[in-house]
Amino acid sequence: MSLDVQLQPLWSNPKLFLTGLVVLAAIVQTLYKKRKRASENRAPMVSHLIPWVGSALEIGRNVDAFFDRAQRKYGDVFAVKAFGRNTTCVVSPSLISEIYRNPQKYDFGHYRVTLTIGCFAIPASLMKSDLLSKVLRPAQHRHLSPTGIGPAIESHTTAVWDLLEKEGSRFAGVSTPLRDFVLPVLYQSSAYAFFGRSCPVLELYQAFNDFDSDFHLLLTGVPRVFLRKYTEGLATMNRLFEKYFNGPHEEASEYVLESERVIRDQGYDSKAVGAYFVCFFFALMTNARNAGYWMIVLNLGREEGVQPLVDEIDEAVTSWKHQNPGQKIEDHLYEFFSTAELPLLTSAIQETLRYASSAMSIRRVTEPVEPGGYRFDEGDEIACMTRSVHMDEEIHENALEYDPRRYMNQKTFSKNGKIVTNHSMPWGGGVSMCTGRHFATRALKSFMVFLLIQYTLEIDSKSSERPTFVLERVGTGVMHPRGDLRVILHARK
Ligand code: HEM
Repeated sequence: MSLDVQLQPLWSNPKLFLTGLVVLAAIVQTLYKKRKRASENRAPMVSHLIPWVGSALEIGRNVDAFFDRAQRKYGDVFAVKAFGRNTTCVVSPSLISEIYRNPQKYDFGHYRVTLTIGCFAIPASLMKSDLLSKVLRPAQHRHLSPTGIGPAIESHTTAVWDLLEKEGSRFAGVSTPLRDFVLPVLYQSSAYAFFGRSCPVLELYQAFNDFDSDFHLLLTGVPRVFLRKYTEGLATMNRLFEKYFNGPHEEASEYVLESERVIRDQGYDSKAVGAYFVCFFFALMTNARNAGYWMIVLNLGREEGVQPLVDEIDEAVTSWKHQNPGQKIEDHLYEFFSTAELPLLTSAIQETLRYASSAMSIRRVTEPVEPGGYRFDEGDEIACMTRSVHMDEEIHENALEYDPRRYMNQKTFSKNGKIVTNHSMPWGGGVSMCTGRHFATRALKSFMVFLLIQYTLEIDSKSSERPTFVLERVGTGVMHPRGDLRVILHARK
């Protein structure tokens, strides 16, 4: 082909012109189809009036009502805009279960690494290494499993009893904000259980609270420069944990000592070990202590108060004393607590977690999928909203009501005539399910048992103050309380 021909305009050659037109039309059609496909079949966005703010204000006003309305209007999959961020939410138990069961298609590993590196100061090389996935995580699962958790629970048990005795006598007889009494006891006993008595719990307390109070803002994408409490809290916790690992700490749990050895063997120093455990410390503390707090508030708020729980525990004590004549419970705390039959308390713990938790499991799609008939492409994010299942009236009758006997009276739950096995998911699920759940349930149990053995507890009738959920933290675990409840404790004879 000569250079002359190439330079002639296309329309001077009708055949070439027609071919060009056909090719162009094909390209335009392909692009159009691609674009149409991209917007077609996507999960619907919940309508909102203010562009960037989206549904944030409505969620803040009443999160449960918002998700209930959205599910009725849009179905089991919908996108929500809040403060410029779009989150695609899945709210049905069957779809959530499908997502949890398919970690290859719905990946969590990527999010775990990004989140941990983004929020804590763990070296990226450690977070991305095989050491984490092949050694440290399996060790965590082993030590926190029902068979591995015994030693940590045993030290927790003793610490709870001692702290309740000490703190309770400080507050006995006077009107006390429940938070001042409950949160430090649950916090300190959990810290001692894993890190031993040389853990600088009191110095860490404020730093942890500061970090914790900003954490949800960090997750919503607020830049660190605006989160002074988070930044300073993290820096203090890192410094204190580095010092702790530089000093004597032989009485730490086997889980902590083994993980420390493994990390150091790879050449990491106390700073890196400390940063690794700041992350664990956060998981250990952020949910369980608030669950203990709500457990008391929600039971005291009922007409019968905590009396049914007291009766059940007293009966267990009487039965134990009958079987162990001349022995004192104080000398056999762990043995008593691990053998006592307490079905009401067990149900009340589960109900507290159903009622007061709002866990959101994030997954990243790795290949095109269509959960609920909607299209998701590689890289899309999905959030499994477990609270919507907890608050589903069809699954949980009178879902908005706290009923401590719910799981005692009802063993199976269903929807549309089908049994729902994942009716309660306070621990999330699948590959990211809370590793600390066995410790947490036992710790809550021993706390309530020993509290109600040692004290009577009543609401201060002179105070009308009542706590509410901090709704801005929705999706981050057990709700934090705003406001408080004043109580009066008396030592039991
Ligand atoms: C009532 C108390 C607790 C609740 C409701 C709770 C809930 C959760 C939830 C919802 C997740 C994320 C699940 C997901 O993304 O699907 C999680 C993760 C985790 N929790 Fe808990 N948790 C509690 C107590 C604890 C305690 C006491 C510990 C430590 C002993 C702990 C250790 C962890 C760890 C290490 C993870 C990360 C798991 C992973 O990355 O795979 N949690 N927890």
